[in-house]
Amino acid sequence: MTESGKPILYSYFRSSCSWRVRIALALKSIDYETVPVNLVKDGGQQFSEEFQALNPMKQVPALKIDGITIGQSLAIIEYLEETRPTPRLLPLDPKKRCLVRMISDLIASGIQPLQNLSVLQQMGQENRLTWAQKVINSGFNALEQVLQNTAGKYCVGDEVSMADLCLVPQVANAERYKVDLTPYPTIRHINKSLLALEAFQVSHPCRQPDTPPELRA
Ligand SMILES: O=C(O)/C=C\C(=O)CC(=O)CC(=O)O
Repeated sequence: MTESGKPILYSYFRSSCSWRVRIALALKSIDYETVPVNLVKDGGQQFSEEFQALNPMKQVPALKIDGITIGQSLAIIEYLEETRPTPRLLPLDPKKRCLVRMISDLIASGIQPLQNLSVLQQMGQENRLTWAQKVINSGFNALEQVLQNTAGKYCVGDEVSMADLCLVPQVANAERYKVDLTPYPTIRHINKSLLALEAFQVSHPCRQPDTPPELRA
């Protein structure tokens, strides 16, 4: 926490995992301070000794709150949910709750880590885009099928949930890597509805303290 008692979010504007947490903080109206960690500058500020002490995984996001420092976006979101339950991001019904976690894991474990910067950096420059498209398409094929059964207005029914916090940043990554979204009408529709919400807009990569001027909107 800062001296004023605000939580501190270690974040990078374009990190999809940081964006998930920024949406949760916005939805729950939690005031916080951002400490930007630039994942490319100086060879990656996440590798500094100072940051490693905060998050040994050398990844963003990390959140300092209530006297602890937490890494892993879904663990952070679940902590916020348990300590600041309004508005709810996990449905009360165990079956719906399980579907929310399933979709969140599908994205957070089954797609995003495969197209993470650290993975793409292992590929030759000429293979990066093809690889990112391949893993996102493979995941989105499954996700589209899942959502056809679970979605209402949003991923699971008509209430915004943790699954939606994972969906929107992953669609932004898909767009960044020029994935053709035509085969995924349900994903596109839900994404559009969510982007109309204030919490998804204020947390957007184009509006962060560390967003470079040319990417601001
Ligand atoms: O290229 C950069 O500017 C550096 C890192 C990112 O954007 C974040 C990722 O690639 C991971 C992700 O959000 O999936």
